[in-house]
Amino acid sequence: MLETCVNRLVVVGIGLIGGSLAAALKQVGACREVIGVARREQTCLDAVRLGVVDRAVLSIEEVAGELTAGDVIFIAVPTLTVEAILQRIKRCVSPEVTITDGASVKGSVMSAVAAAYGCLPPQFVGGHPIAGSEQSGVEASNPELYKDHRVIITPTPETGDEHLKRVVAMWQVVGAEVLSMPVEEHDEVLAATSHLPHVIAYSLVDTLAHDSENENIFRYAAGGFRDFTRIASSDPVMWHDIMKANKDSVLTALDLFSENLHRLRSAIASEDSEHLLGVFTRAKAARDHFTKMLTKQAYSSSMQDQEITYTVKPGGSVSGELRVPGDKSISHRSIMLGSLADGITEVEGFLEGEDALATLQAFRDMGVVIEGPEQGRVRIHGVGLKGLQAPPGPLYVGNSGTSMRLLSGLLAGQSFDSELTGDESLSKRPMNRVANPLREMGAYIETAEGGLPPVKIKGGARLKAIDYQMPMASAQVKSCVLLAGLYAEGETRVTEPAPTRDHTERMLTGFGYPVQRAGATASLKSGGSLSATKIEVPADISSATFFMVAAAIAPGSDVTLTHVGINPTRDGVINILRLMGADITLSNQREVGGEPVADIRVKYAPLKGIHVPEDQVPLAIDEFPALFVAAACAEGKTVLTGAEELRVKESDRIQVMADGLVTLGVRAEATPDGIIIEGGPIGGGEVESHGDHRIAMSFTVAGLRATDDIVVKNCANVATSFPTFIELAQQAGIHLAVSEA
Ligand SMILES: O=C(O)C1=C[C@@H](OP(=O)(O)O)[C@@H](O)[C@H](O)C1
Ligand SMILES: C=C(OP(=O)(O)O)C(=O)O
Repeated sequence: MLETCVNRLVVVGIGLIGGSLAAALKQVGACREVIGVARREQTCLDAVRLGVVDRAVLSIEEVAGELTAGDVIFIAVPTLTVEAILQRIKRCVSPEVTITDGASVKGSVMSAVAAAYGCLPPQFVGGHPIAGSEQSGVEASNPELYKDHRVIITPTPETGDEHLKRVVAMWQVVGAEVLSMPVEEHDEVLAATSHLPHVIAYSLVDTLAHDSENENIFRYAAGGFRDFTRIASSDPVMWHDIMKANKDSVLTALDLFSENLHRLRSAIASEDSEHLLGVFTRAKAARDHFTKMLTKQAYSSSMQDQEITYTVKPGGSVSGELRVPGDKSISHRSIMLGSLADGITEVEGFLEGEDALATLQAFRDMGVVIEGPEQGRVRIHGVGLKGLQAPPGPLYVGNSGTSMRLLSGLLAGQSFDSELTGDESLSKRPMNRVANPLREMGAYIETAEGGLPPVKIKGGARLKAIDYQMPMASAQVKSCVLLAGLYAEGETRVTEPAPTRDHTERMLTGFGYPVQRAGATASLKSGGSLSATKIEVPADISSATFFMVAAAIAPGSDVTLTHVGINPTRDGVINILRLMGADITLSNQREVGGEPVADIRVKYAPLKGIHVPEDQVPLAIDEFPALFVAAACAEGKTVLTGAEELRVKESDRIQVMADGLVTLGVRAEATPDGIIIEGGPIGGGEVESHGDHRIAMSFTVAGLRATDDIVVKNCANVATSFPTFIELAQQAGIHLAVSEA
């Protein structure tokens, strides 16, 4: 028997809500006695017969005298009856007894309490279990009803602490998650999420039922009608009461909905495909997001709640032909430039990872109609350089530095205000590197202290072109300034200290927007326009890297990665691995949509340590965590310098990799701008990825040469860049198991 959190429970109203709480508390043995109060004799008899309560009476007065501190009265009657019940409770129940309720509207209940008591007594705790169903009556009582459901409580400053604690404990013991909310907020949220859908469902069924052909309609109404109108079978009295009790909030929600429905009607009448597709694609994306959240699948903000651990059994080799997902950098840019273009841009091979999806969602939030993604296919209905609309709230870009930095440039040139926010990791990454040049261009841009996100941008600035010498080799900064340059008066020039990925320049050219290149300087003038195009996104060399390194370190391996982008500003990993002695051949080299691609075959060959040439660093910037694993498997010492940028990625990739390698028994020493790794045996152990996708995948690959299990913690973010990593790794031959908490 569980510890008793409620001495005696009195349920006033033994329907679905009251009966289920009574049955649940009885089932877990968390209370000494459960007493039911019902108006009808038959309900009392049924409740006892069904074992929902221990005994049942016809009025609260019959048991009031027995109740003392520790006892709880749960009022579970239709909302508008609550006041009458409270008047009676006030007359006969001691102030020590805890009183709570389950009504769906809290404002009217609090008014009823105040009317009955002349004040808000400490013993009353407003509550609302979000676990209704279309079923009603004592027979529908279900002891499991509240398991994994939410209960909102709405305490006020007057609420007594011990009463509050008792009510929270009571809900928790039956498996519910308890949230606290102010009364007004509760009523607004519920009006939109519960009360409005009920109005619509009742109205739809009533409308169709009045139709002269109703019989046929109901006979042929299959899944859609049934799913949509399930809640129209709910208790009419209860819902009548809710509509009256929450009138103002329901009307606000209903007005907004009516307005949108009216616009949709006009769009159907005028065959306005743009509007129809806009509403439908946005709604589908929102609903899919919501479904994923409910089933706890990764998707942007919900992702961080997941605790995913990889366990890699030692040994094995990799072989076969693999196609890794689309390039992340190119996928981001395809959405951005496709949105700014005139006409419809079709994308194939789009990376359906969290980062690129965050960019996609940001543009939907700014009014762009985007169909898909479906198996890598996306259709973007471009709005032109001046067609973006103010988003309804902050643009949340999750873990993605590329989204935040490139969008900053683009948003600086818009007429509306905007704000960019990100997850915990992104919120620690430097944004002054983009804010500073944008300010020089005349942008109004604010960051949090220390140049960290969120980034707030004021619309309507008149940007002027600058000639910017980048202090660091960063494609994100270069792209940000160039995108702002699309809106700046004059010619914007950016000079980089070393070559960085040039996808922005290539893709702008592909959209027919002239970009000049002279030595280390890229430049463009405003005043042009982008014309929609077709984009085929090659496989991401940064994702292919994990399998290239895997094959390079595991004896017996022979793997071919197909259709990989080998843009010369991204091919550092091939050059570095070759310098270390890796056996890499490229075949089938061709150009796809302005980007060079090839099939990359890697066969095992012993590696040796090298001093990584500094000119290769920006060309392999995201590949270093995996290259460090290659270095650990090489003979001799590998030294990396000039790579301080690695410290400001999703984690401090120098420190985090050094720590993990040391845990696995490898001699690795972090230096301010790089690392020194002495090749040698790799043991087993538990390493922390710090939520950094590339760290998680790198230590997974290390398992191929380990002598014991490697456990990698915190791997949910692998979905940001490589959503199919687990299956591909297993298919290739890595002994990877995944557990979720
Ligand atoms: O422009 C891009 O798409 C990227 C540029 C690089 O960042 P930096 O510009 O910070 O080096 C890289 O690390 C990131 O994964 C993607
Ligand atoms: C650094 C990376 O991405 P971003 O900066 O977009 O978060 C990465 O993918 O390794």
